[in-house]
Amino acid sequence: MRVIEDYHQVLNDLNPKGVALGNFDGIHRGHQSLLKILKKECAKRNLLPSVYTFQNHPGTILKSCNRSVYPYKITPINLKEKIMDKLGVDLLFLDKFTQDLMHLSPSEFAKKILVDQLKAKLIVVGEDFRFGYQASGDVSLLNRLGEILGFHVIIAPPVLEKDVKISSSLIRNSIEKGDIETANRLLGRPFMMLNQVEKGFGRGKKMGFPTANLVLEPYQLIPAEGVYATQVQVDNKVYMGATSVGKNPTFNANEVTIETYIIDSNLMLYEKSIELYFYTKIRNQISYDNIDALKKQIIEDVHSIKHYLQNKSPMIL
Ligand SMILES: Cc1cc2nc3c(=O)[nH]c(=O)nc-3n(C[C@H](O)[C@H](O)[C@H](O)COP(=O)(O)O)c2cc1C
Ligand SMILES: Nc1ncnc2c1ncn2[C@@H]1O[C@H](COP(=O)(O)OP(=O)(O)OP(=O)(O)O)[C@@H](O)[C@H]1O
Repeated sequence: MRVIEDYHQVLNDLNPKGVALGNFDGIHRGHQSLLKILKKECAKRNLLPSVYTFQNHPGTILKSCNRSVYPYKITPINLKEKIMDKLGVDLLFLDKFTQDLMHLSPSEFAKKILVDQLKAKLIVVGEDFRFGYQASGDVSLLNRLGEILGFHVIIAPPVLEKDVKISSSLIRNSIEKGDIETANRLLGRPFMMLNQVEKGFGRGKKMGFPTANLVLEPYQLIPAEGVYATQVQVDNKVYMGATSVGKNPTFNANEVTIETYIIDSNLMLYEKSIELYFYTKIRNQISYDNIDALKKQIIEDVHSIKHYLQNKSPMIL
């Protein structure tokens, strides 16, 4: 898959494209179904299956920049690239959402971005897709613009779960509550993180449970504080993990860290990237009076996580 961040990189690319439009945070079952339609229709028409999305969330440019406008990301860019690639997308255009772009009317967006830059012959979107200045364009306008500008529009039917449309915001809420089972059902795969490992304080090692501490991306979504059963992929191998998300209250730390004890193994992971797949939250964080009590609890955690994961076949990307 080719990833581009600047339209100059496609200016000389005359390949006609089929383009899916949207934010695609999480790449959940709704997004996956839309991308499947994109691939199938592109194959029929001999078009390059492509996705147009933004590298920065539109909320970064809009004035009222609060959490609901600028949500934390289920899939930061590096993870989005990996998943899109696995799903068979050929070209991923990570455009910058700027003041200039924000002020394009729907017809200017269709002409300048979709036709002139991307050479789009097919557009695939969901039925509630909006585009152009102040989200003033909808799918019926997109259809009319397609007739004038020479592209076909396909509306992907909504994917529902118990009569509710699957959406990134529903998944974000579940992860923030620690309800990983619901998030995973809506995602169609385990909620995952792909991050580098950094050095912690070395306390885990002293306790006999060394942990891989993640370097978090800005605005990366973090699950509710607690202890989770996870699987870890490093160098194409899969391990069971006991992951702690929280402020390590026993040690009065004040920053949330995500750290994983990779069960029954002893790996050197500093500066490597690991993939962490979340399955279930087993308990809340507890502030212990002494380290022995915490150690005893972690031994129990490892035991129950092994039991929980024993029949889970790895769902690794
Ligand atoms: C499975 C697991 C469960 C944990 N549970 C708690 C907990 O309940 N309370 C707590 O204060 N720290 C908990 N921790 C975090 C430890 O305090 C942390 O791993 C230790 O401080 C090591 O930090 P370091 O990697 O920065 O050295 C847990 C860690 C693991 C691996
Ligand atoms: N459940 C779904 N079924 C089918 N298509 C969907 C579904 N959810 C989103 N889409 C479509 O996928 C594309 C990307 O979706 P986008 O990420 O912009 O919205 P979303 O998933 O509804 O997220 P949010 O909850 O943040 O609004 C859009 O064209 C959108 O209409």
